[in-house]
Amino acid sequence: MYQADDAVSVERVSKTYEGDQPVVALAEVDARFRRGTMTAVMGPSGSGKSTLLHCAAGLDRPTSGRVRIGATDLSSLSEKQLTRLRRDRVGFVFQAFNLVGALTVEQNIMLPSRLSGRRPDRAWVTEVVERVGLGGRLRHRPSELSGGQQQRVAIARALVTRPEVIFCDEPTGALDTQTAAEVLALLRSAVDQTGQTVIMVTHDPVAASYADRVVVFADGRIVQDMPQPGVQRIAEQLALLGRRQPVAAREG
Ligand SMILES: Nc1ncnc2c1ncn2[C@@H]1O[C@H](COP(=O)(O)OP(=O)(O)OP(=O)(O)O)[C@@H](O)[C@H]1O
Repeated sequence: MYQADDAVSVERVSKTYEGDQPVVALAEVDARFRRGTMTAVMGPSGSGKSTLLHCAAGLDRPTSGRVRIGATDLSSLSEKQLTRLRRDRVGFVFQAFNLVGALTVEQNIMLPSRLSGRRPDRAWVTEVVERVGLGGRLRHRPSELSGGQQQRVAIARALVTRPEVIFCDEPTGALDTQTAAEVLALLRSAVDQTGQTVIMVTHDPVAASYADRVVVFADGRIVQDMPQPGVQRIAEQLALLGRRQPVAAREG
């Protein structure tokens, strides 16, 4: 059941990729993500993390079950309404940055506002640009920036429309340790200072330790749900999962 402090909720969500050999990527997953919290989603390769992120963000539709962003049931929306919801209420940060190469840093940051036809709040834009430390680079193009700077542009772009939820898929995957720490601190500040909700897929226990909660997937299900477990416990849980042999391998 939906509760008022849920930023995102998924109820009995399943996703099967059809084909010659159908793949059950998510099997009746239930999860709630409270407003103003940061959750790390972890688990072995192929366990369903990205599929969950895509379904929860309205980038893909589940085969069955219900996804809500706030009180909005995504299954009740047309494609057009879903596009608008993604633009207005959700932000995205991906490993590959996904910036538009032909646009300047400033134009990239302002793109979501331009697309939604809303006049950006100048004071807020200035604050976001300051927070990500890119004030001196607004006229540069993404190719003229380091990886960490490009990811900071992507985060500024995700913050500028003040989305309720920011979905991140391996946001630090392409970054060195120091730059990753800066990017994670920025995401953390979106939660602590602006009350936004962050849901982040990551393989990195250190990145996950910035979260308020870590959920671990295996075989399309949540197998662990840990409040602030710390790097050590996260690493231990992942190692335990890693040692589990796939069924086929055990039989063979
Ligand atoms: N478009 C697709 N068509 C068919 N199968 C898919 C498709 N996308 C994902 N899958 C399968 O669904 C399962 C879950 O994939 P998903 O990408 O969600 O896993 P993941 O946990 O994010 O993995 P990784 O950590 O490697 O990114 C995998 O078995 C994958 O092969």
